[in-house]
Amino acid sequence: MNVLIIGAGYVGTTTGLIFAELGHSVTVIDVDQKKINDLQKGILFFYEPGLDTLLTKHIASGNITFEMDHQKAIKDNPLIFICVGTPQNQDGSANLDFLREASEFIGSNLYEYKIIVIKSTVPAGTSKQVKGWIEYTKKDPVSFDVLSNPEFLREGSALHDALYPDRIILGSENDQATALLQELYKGIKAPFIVTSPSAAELIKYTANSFLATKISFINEIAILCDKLHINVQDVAKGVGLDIRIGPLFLDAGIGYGGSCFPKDVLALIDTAKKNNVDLSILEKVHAVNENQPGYLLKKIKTRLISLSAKKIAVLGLSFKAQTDDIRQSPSLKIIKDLISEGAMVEIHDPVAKLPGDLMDKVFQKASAEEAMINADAILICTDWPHYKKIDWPDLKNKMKSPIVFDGRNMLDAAEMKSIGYIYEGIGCE
Ligand SMILES: NC(=O)C1=CN([C@@H]2O[C@H](COP(=O)(O)OP(=O)(O)OC[C@H]3O[C@@H](n4cnc5c(N)ncnc54)[C@H](O)[C@@H]3O)[C@@H](O)[C@H]2O)C=CC1
Ligand SMILES: O=C(O)[C@H]1O[C@H](OP(=O)(O)OP(=O)(O)OC[C@H]2O[C@@H](n3ccc(=O)[nH]c3=O)[C@H](O)[C@@H]2O)[C@H](O)[C@@H](O)[C@@H]1O
Repeated sequence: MNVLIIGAGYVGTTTGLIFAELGHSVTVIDVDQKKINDLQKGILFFYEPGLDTLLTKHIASGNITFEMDHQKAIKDNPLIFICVGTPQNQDGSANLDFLREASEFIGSNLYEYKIIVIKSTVPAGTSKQVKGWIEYTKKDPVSFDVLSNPEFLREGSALHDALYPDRIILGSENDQATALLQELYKGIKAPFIVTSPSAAELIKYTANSFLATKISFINEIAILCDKLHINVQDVAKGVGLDIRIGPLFLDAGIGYGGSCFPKDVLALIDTAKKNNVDLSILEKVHAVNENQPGYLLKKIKTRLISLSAKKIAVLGLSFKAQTDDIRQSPSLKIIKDLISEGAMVEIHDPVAKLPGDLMDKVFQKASAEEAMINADAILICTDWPHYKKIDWPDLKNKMKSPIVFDGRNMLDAAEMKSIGYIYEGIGCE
């Protein structure tokens, strides 16, 4: 099948490569010339385990090409996936400017029937808006269908998630288009749920918001655990074994970040407000998450009294392990607060890089061990597995004071204490 992907970002590139792996002929376009140039050379602009190998493989197989000729790409492909970004507006609503631009471009180049599939995360009802934008810009009286096919992959395990999804959700009102999409995904074994486009759109936001709710919920329980001297991990394990609850997304820490949970929670709240519905639980989920990095900072200040001129080693910059994505990373919030309290911050991350506004204020070290030398305290912000393997007994003697604040509860508290560290996690002493 010939497929066009609009938007060579995280989702567009991964989706394109998955379709290439399934044997389809994929064209990917983007407005960003540099991204396309790099991708043509097999260079991925983000870190994602396994994706670079697939990129090399399918550039060689000819199953995927990256192009700048957008008009030709629309003309040549009957099936078009829109994967552009839908960032957050200042008021929390989803910004659909890129989506509108892409839709109008499709409309103004529509001369025969096409199926347009929205993969970007968009508020319920957006597929109707896309239909309107295309209808308004098209010059010929040709028909087209707009479907919704939200994406559920996670950064860091994108390849696995896209190849082995828990489900494929398709919002479609046209049986022929549905059959075509079923054929497209034929190689993937997963329940294929067909529903209305609006329901598909709402499923995506509800899923992300529910997962965010689990995290904020366990984070509040963790604060209670601190007061009661109970380990939140024991609580999460006992609770998660109930199959109605499940063990995942119950890791307490410094809060959720990334390019999706924070913006999607706010966008769903916005949709509800516009429909005079009060999503009070979700508002609290957001508020708890906003406070969570501050909770760790409070612990640090209680222990160190003053942060002025103290050297703090921050381990981890990305919003989670296995990615170099620092969008809305709780680590960044904490680093900025540490600096404003007068601390000297040295950081380490195996792949993520400091953003421009922090480059002259923070030192990025090549190894975690280097950042930790002479530190007054260590702060773990991202659960990179490597941090478990640090020679903690050896490093204890190289620090000014052996204090570890574990914002991801990734180290063994008892073991760290037996080595001689003062150790504090989140709900995990
Ligand atoms: N990043 C993730 O893990 C996931 C993201 N999503 C959703 O997928 C969508 C895309 O997310 P990302 O890939 O992370 O965004 P991104 O920002 O990495 O990529 C979007 C790409 O679209 C391009 N673009 C913008 N307007 C365009 C146009 N008119 N024509 C051609 N290209 C255009 C941009 O240059 C950019 O390269 C968002 O709605 C997001 O919420 C869904 C699931 C997972
Ligand atoms: O819409 C999206 O973009 C994606 O958003 C999330 O994926 P992602 O943001 O890549 O990462 P997650 O693994 O979900 O983690 C999100 C944040 O929650 C935090 N988290 C996760 C799990 C947990 O138990 N505790 C916790 O604090 C992570 O550290 C991270 O900061 C969803 O898991 C995907 O299904 C969805 O497709």
